[in-house]
Amino acid sequence: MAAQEAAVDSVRDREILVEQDHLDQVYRRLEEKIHEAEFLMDDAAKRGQVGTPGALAERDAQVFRAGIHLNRLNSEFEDFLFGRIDLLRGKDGKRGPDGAYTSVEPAEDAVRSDGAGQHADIAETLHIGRIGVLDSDYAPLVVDWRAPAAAPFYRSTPVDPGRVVRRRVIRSKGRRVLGVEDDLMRPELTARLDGAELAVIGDGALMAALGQARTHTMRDIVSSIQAEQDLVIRAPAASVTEVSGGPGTGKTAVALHRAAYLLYQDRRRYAGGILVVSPTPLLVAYTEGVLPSLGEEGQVAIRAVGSLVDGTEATVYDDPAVARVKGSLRMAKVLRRAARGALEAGGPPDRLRVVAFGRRLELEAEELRRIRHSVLGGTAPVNLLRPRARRLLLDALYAKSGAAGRHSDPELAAELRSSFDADVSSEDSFAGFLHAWWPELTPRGVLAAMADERRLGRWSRRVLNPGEVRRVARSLRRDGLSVHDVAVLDELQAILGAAARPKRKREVDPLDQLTGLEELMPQREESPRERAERLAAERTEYAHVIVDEAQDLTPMQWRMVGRRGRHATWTIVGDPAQSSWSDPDEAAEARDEALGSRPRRRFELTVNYRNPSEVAELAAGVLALAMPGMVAPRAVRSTGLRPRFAVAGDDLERTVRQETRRLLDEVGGTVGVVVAMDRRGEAARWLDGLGGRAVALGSLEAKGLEYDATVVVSPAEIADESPAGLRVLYVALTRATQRLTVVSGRRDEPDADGVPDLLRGDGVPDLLRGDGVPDLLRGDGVPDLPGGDGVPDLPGGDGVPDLPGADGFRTC
Ligand SMILES: Nc1ncnc2c1ncn2[C@@H]1O[C@H](COP(=O)(O)OP(=O)(O)OP(=O)(O)O)[C@@H](O)[C@H]1O
Repeated sequence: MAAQEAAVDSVRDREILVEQDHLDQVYRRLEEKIHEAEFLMDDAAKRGQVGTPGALAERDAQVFRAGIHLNRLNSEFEDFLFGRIDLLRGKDGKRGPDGAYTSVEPAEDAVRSDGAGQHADIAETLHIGRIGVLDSDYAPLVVDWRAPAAAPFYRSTPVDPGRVVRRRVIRSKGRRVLGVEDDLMRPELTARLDGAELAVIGDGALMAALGQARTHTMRDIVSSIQAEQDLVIRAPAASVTEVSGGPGTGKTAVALHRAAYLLYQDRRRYAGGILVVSPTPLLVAYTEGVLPSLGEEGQVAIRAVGSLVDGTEATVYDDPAVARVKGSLRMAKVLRRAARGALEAGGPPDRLRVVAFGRRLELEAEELRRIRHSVLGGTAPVNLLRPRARRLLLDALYAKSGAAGRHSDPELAAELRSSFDADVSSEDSFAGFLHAWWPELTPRGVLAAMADERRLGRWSRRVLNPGEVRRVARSLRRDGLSVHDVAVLDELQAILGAAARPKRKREVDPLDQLTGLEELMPQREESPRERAERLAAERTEYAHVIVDEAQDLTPMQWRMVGRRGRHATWTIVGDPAQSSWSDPDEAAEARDEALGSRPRRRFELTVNYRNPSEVAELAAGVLALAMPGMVAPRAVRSTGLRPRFAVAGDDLERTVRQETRRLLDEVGGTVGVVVAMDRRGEAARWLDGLGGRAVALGSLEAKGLEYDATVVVSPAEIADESPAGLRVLYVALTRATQRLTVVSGRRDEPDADGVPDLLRGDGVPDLLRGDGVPDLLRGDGVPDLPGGDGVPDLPGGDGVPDLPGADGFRTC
């Protein structure tokens, strides 16, 4: 046995050496290229001294290209080279520009059969890495993972191997190869490479990747992208690519890799920027390292939905009943009225008096009201109507002046009129009146005006009921914006129209002006990150919009995101089973409006890479309650560790602390403690002194995140928190990559084994995905929650009963 192991080890060592040789060769070539780039920069600097416009233009373009090149080469890629495929000869023998065979299928005579079985020779070996590197003869030393030639690395399966015989994942750190893991795609074949039989090491890279301890940042999955995921990542940039899939199926990972792929495919087209909309700042922080690790930074902005409007960073959540109003389309109607009504919120003057052509002229309240009414008749933005209001005021005053009929000659009449206008406009009393009567409105100003309950009641007549008015007005009186307020602000911005803002000046190098390249050239001292931040701040629209956790966008948020992608292509990933929004039909309507009639391409991901089957099974029981008939994704691995149940009795803090400590001892990475939103603050204190590996978070903040182990505290509290509470509980239960502990509080009614009522799961469904699953992302037919959550489904309008006291979360 020992001899056998030693033999395996020596084969492994030999194979590691083979890859080490290749990596050394790649680094030698990279060093040459870095020298080349540095030489180019140096040379370009010298050209700058020549001073003719032509030489300057050439200098600038050269510095630009060489700078980008150097930046990429100098980036510290932890595992720069990560894959290899050994392939049979291609069908038609044709090779592409990178020297690789282009055919996906093997040549007919690539495999020989005899009495001893099937045999073949490896005709081509390709190494796959984060960027492509050619040797000095332009042969590929490394193929960029996004290049067509790299696709078989991800697509090949034993069922449909194409030309791939062996697929190898190479693990390296810096310049050292640490290990290799192989998958055989044609196990029936005896293949030879340079006369020797092809070695096979390890039992697959995917399981190794999934078993690794988690940190507080997401890793890229570039070395183990699975075939169904690869199809999404490389899908042609159709107008709208929709991806649905349950928890842990890799939707977020796939969306980020797709951003990198699109940039690689068509950098010019996506120079307009890619926006990734994420539900929470925690998920932004968790995912923002992925694109830089793929060599992409400058063009992609990842923003939380509460930070989409410049200058806002909202993290506060409204009470569910308030959020439900602020997120719904009814709000758009209220805001249109509020924007117009706010013109009068400051108590505008009810009389205009001026002196013109030596006469006192006056407009009374009724005349002013009529003018305002006629100006507001259209749908144009309120701030942009001010010049029209001014003109109508002057018209009315002119009519009163008696000067109108003085000249029959049109030229003289026009002259008289313009001198009248100049006369009136130069009067301080007129300018002061206009300022008070038609003030320049800001979104925040209108929002502040809506905090007055009586006013809001007027503006929302027949749209919101009195209880809704009271709660929304009250929510607007606190300090700071809520996540839902941000979409409201954005809507107001669109209704009001941009107030004239001084343009931000950028310092321009006089040489750039000379060459006309100032738009092309980054500021020399600007880092890629600074550039990305500057572009994101300046940009209002994007070339591609990626929406993560799309099921959670409210109708108002869809309108906000839609404004940023009016001419964009889209990638939308989500799972209605995890939706915390209570009215999926209304959200679907708003989404359709944002996307317009663009053609759509739909994909579904079916395998859960995050949760072990023991955790997935427990969560599936809650899914059955939340959305009967919905099938959970198939978990790809099992740990043999069933979830643990602990009963807290009266001392929740002590039990949670104890269980967290236990999990910290059991896993090497992170532990997430998920509580009802109401308990966020106290839960953070419970973990004092346990170190940075353990974090507490509210149920809504758990979206998209994952931990080695999780403690889910009081399922009943989480489920009772909002109309979508069971779906939120489903999210909480699907965050663990290894171990899950459920702590029951008083409301959970645990049985003798400590299993809370909600998780006893009589209806645990079949974990395997069946056919006929409805299109998840469309959200069609998503059933409403079963009753019993105490929050009735309210239509808008007068006479609608008030909501029962929602003892849901308030965090402000
Ligand atoms: N092909 C893969 N190779 C290795 N790890 C993978 C692969 N696909 C997904 N994973 C891992 O599975 C986990 C879940 O991925 P991700 O967060 O993208 O899923 P999700 O579908 O967005 O989940 P949720 O809906 O719960 O937010 C992550 O740790 C991710 O790195």
